[in-house]
Amino acid sequence: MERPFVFINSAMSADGKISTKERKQVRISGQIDFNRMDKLRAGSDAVMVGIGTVLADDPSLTVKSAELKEERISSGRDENPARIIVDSKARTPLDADIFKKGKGKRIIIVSESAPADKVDLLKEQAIIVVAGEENVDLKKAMSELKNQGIERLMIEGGATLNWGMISNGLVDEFYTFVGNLIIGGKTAPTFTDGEGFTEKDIQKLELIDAEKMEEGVLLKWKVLANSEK
Ligand SMILES: NC(=O)C1=CN([C@@H]2O[C@H](COP(=O)(O)OP(=O)(O)OC[C@H]3O[C@@H](n4cnc5c(N)ncnc54)[C@H](OP(=O)(O)O)[C@@H]3O)[C@@H](O)[C@H]2O)C=CC1
Ligand SMILES: Nc1nc(O)c(N)c(N[C@@H]2O[C@H](COP(=O)(O)O)[C@@H](O)[C@H]2O)n1
Repeated sequence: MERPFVFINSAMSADGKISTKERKQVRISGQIDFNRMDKLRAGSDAVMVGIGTVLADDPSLTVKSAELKEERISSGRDENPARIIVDSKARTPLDADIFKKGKGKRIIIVSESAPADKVDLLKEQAIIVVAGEENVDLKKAMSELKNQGIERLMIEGGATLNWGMISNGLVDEFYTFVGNLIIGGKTAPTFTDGEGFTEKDIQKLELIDAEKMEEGVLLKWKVLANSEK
């Protein structure tokens, strides 16, 4: 199957949580890491999140640096990468910040089970991709994004989407900023939630780089394919 190069970027606490039990956005990293994240966005064709993150954080997913936006425009690209939401039931609010802020393409990936009237309303603001029957079929979705010219895809969470992408073998690399805090809580989201692997299927990684940054550490991982394990 042909798909884009896919990487996840995330910030987690020292105990692996990406948010608190209230599931609201929490500041884990500092400005240096946010600037690094902005560069990753600017260098991507698209940035993708799950509907859970849209409902919890309402991110805009825009490129923040004027210089980086200018660079994109002068190389013939939109100011922002395409912004994509994985949303089986078309629950994306019509007034989400993704629609209100910044220029560029928006793509909502829904399943066949999404209510047609809500899909019609979303069509006024976004390109709709249908992949899967009940829930979004991420493999089909990746192939469709590749067909739409997306070569480099950045995933910005959350926990359930990260699991869906990794467990389906759809991630090449991921970068985690590990911050100097403990969040705790068995219901607080971790970097990958979902069902979890059994021992025989555990996903193996290769450490590409580890760099001390601000009060934490930035880890870069390659996700090993079956043939490399
Ligand atoms: N620190 C960080 O770097 C970040 C932290 N976060 C935090 O993460 C939390 C949100 O994570 P979470 O609640 O897990 O939500 P996600 O953003 O991971 O969205 C999950 C939802 O995506 C939809 N979905 C559709 N198809 C699939 C599929 N095949 N696989 C997986 N998901 C699918 C499902 O909803 P449906 O069935 O309706 O389609 C699912 O519930 C928030 O607390 C947020 O603050 C988020 C991003 C970054
Ligand atoms: N890199 C990083 N560090 C943190 O400390 C964070 N809390 C996050 N969260 C992510 O940033 C998104 C915000 O995007 P916008 O500024 O609205 O464009 C948010 O949704 C999380 O994905 N990231």
